[in-house]
Amino acid sequence: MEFLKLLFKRSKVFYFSVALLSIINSLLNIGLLLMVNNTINGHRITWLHGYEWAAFLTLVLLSIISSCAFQVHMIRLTTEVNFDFELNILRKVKQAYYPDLLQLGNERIITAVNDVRALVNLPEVLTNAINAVITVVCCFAYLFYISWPGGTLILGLMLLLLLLYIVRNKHIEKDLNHVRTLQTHYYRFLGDLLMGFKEIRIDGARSRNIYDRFFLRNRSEARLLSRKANTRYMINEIIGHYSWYIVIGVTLFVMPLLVRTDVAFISSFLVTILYLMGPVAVLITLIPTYTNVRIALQRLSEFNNIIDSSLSADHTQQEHLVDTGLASAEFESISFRDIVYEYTDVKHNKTFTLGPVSLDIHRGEIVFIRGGNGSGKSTFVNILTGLYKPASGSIYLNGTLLPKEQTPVIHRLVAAVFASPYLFTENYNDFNITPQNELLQQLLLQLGLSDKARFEHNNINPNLSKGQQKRLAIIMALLEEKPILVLDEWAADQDPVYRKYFYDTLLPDLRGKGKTIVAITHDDQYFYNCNRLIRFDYGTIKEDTVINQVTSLQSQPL
Ligand SMILES: Nc1ncnc2c1ncn2[C@@H]1O[C@H](COP(=O)(O)OP(=O)(O)OP(=O)(O)O)[C@@H](O)[C@H]1O
Repeated sequence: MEFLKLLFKRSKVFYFSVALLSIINSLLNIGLLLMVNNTINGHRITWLHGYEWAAFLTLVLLSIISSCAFQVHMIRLTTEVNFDFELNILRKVKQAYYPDLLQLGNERIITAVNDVRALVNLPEVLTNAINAVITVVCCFAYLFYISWPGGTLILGLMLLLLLLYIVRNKHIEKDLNHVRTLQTHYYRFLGDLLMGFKEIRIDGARSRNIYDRFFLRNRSEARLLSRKANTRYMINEIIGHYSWYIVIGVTLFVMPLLVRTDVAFISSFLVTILYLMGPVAVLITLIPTYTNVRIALQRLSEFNNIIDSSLSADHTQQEHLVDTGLASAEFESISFRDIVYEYTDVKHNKTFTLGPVSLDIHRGEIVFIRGGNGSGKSTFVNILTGLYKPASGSIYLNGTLLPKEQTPVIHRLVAAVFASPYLFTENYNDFNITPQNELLQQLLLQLGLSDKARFEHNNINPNLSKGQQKRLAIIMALLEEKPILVLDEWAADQDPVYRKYFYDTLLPDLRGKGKTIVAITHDDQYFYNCNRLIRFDYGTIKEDTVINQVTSLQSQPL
């Protein structure tokens, strides 16, 4: 029903075209039934003056034309709706609040994208269903026209058989829903297999377990359920098929006892029932497809509800900010006051609280952050980069309070290289990656990647070692030309030469050019290079030490 509403929203002529198709097909069906039965019974339709064949041909032609036109209209409409659904999912995912996205999980997003695909069957389902329903309605109208007790008997019998079918179908729907949940888990395991391939390949137990206990169990359950559901469909179909013999038997043997006995009457009923067989079979075979479409729509609506509640929960990462001056002002300082962020692990009843954290970071400073594992460094970096929104506390930009809805301004100030950075396969930033870009060439040279990183056809897809990948990631972050650079254990994968180059040359150079650097690091032998050293412990700042005073800066861009 939701989808019909959606189709109507997209096409104002949708119901009109349904009505037109229905009228033409009704006329065709009634005309055909009258012609066949009157011919069998030796009556002529007097007002057609012997031109029954021409009337029949005209109705058939009109029906073909209207069905084709409706089908074309439906295909256009559903492809547009599919396009909207697909892009809507991607748009929402792109805007989602990072912690909500983590909770949602990749596999649910992939399932949602796949569910959209199930909607391609909709034009076929709708057109066939409309045609079949019209024929069924016309046939029963005709049966009631001949004899209402006879019509009631046949209708009652068929409704009873249909009820049986619907009850069975409900169970199948439940099984199919479960098959889809299994599919979601299957994608999660598949992700583990592909992303953790190396770890799985070198460990026999893990490799055996992921296959035996997860893939095999999951697929076996899916196989059993699919088999059960398909068998039930098949049995339903067979029951449906043989039900016609019951209906024909009742017409032949019960009807004469209860209603009328004349041959013309019984033959009219029989012809109409035979005429009903095709459309009813169509409706029955459409039920699985319809069920799939309905389940897909239901799951899409569930997915939309989850992601919409995330977007509306005041987390929206707005892209089009009202420029209050903060976004365009030159960066001077960012201050955090009593910032608190809390993770709640409902399943294990555990929480981790960061804060309250108060901290000022000024332009041209190199701030090193250190602390034990799990002390809250990365959580703070997620707040600094605007990925997490604090539960309480305030952020000030250049001394001015940053309103909550303006938090995404931070994205315009901060470029980051996370602990496991992702190198994109396309140049989504539209960076100038040609040899004419002097900054890029200079950075590639300084970081030893001139003859390593290849930029081909706008496609950044180098075959690099982990350390080299991180070097390329910092180059990409610098090409963003944002005033603050955040680095999460960047040097951890570098050899001693590049580590030294990073701390002793690159960071001071960047500072000299006005960059502000916030780096999580455990390399205490290079701590002398920072301006401030901050130590996190149990989610709070335990130490904030000035190591070097900030000297005057050149204000040239990087
Ligand atoms: N998504 C999450 N959900 C729940 N708890 C989390 C989540 N991410 C981190 N935590 C918890 O928050 C605490 C701080 O994690 P965080 O990643 O900030 O530590 P860290 O100081 O960066 O540690 P490391 O040096 O190991 O990277 C940890 O106890 C961690 O278990």
